[in-house]
Amino acid sequence: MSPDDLKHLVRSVPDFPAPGVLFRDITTLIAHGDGLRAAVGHLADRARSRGAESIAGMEARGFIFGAAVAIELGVGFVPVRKPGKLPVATIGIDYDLEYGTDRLEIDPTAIRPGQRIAIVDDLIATGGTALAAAALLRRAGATVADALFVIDLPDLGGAERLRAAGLAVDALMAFPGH
Ligand SMILES: O=P(O)(O)OC[C@H]1O[C@H](OP(=O)(O)OP(=O)(O)O)[C@H](O)[C@@H]1O
Ligand SMILES: Nc1ncnc2[nH]cnc12
Repeated sequence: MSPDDLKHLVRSVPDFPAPGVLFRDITTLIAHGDGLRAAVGHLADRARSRGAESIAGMEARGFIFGAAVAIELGVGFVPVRKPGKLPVATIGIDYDLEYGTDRLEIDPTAIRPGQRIAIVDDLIATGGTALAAAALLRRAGATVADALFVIDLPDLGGAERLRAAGLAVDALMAFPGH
């Protein structure tokens, strides 16, 4: 399936999780076997061409695509977790969301110094999550040059913010006007 076909598998839900937010829901895409496989395949092609040596994915929706891409490439996966989930000493960072604030944590020992890690997530909106993840991974010694998404909401400016932070950004589809 082409990225254009995949776009039809994304469900749009108004006023979730807060009034005024148009939620782009991947539940319908990942329930579709061919759709899920195609989305992972397109992301993996792009990660491979960027020379990714490891994949980092953000809890929770980033785990679905990130881990699948890592398996496809035969590389490891770094879980970027919500707070209090990892059983070891972590490094963490607070960040703003389209609809609130949150915190991310990683186990810095999951990363080799200089390792080229690509970030994979389902969606980029303001870019706060991906910027926070990139900052954390870089603090742990990774080289973070690439961020790959299924969905870009360009009007929220996240991809531009990431590019300004030195990341190459790619997404399978965009919803202008979000
Ligand atoms: O570009 P941003 O404005 O930072 O928004 C994008 C992030 O928001 C969503 O995750 P959310 O924090 O809702 O968590 P979830 O995956 O657990 O649903 C989405 O999966 C991205 O990680
Ligand atoms: N509009 C949106 N739809 C789905 N996930 C999101 N994460 C942040 N903004 C979102």
